[in-house]
Amino acid sequence: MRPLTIAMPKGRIFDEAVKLLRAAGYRLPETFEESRKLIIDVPEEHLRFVLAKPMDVPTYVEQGVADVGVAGKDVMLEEKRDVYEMLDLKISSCYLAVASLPNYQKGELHPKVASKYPNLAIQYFKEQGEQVEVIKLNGSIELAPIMGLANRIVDIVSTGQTLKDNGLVELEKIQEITSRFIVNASSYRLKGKEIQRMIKQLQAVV
Ligand SMILES: Nc1ncnc2c1ncn2[C@@H]1O[C@H](COP(=O)(O)OP(=O)(O)OP(=O)(O)O)[C@@H](O)[C@H]1O
Ligand SMILES: O=P(O)(O)OC[C@H]1O[C@H](OP(=O)(O)OP(=O)(O)O)[C@H](O)[C@@H]1O
Repeated sequence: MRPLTIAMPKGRIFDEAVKLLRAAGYRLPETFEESRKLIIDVPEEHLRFVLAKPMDVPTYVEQGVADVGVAGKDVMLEEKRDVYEMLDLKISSCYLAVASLPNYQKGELHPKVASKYPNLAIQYFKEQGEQVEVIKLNGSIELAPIMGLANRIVDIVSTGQTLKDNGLVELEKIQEITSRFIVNASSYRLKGKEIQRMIKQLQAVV
């Protein structure tokens, strides 16, 4: 049988997720975190790791080219992929918030919000009864209000340092975020034993 394929986000979640898998009893090579390879096989554990952009992990899992994956709740809410969300791994904890310059006053004629999460932002403001134009950015979101691209942003806050260093203030908290263990529906049927074992072992250490 093919190894169990895990889609892992590159970047900050990766190290924490690897640490968790090790704590759960999976023996992963010492050089694991240093490689630039995008596919890493660990035959001893019958595992294959696929390193994708964080936002793309649910796509790999939904399409079944990866059996399981690790994705932030922010990504799950933005992408709305058809996957099973099986476990809160409680890593990479942060929250989504609306922020602006301190002098922001509600009620502008054409409200503009910059975000890496356009779907999520539109849905959030709709729920608040506000129609906004969302300007999709790919990073450095905090630049937008300073540069006058948008009056507000929807972005991740963790320590609050980035907001502070850029003179922005938090207006509303939207949602707490942690990383989730996600599973492809067919894989769950076909490789249920292996996947359930992984979930059980992870559950014991989260
Ligand atoms: N400052 C933070 N502190 C803790 N967790 C965070 C923080 N920023 C993002 N995260 C979580 O980590 C995930 C991955 O974030 P990361 O910054 O590594 O990737 P990214 O910036 O979205 O990706 P890329 O820039 O490669 O497209 C996010 O989806 C979120 O769940
Ligand atoms: O509250 P803090 O601890 O300062 O963390 C929040 C920052 O971290 C993330 O950015 P990231 O480092 O991923 O950079 P990006 O601008 O490329 O998204 C997020 O988009 C914030 O900018």
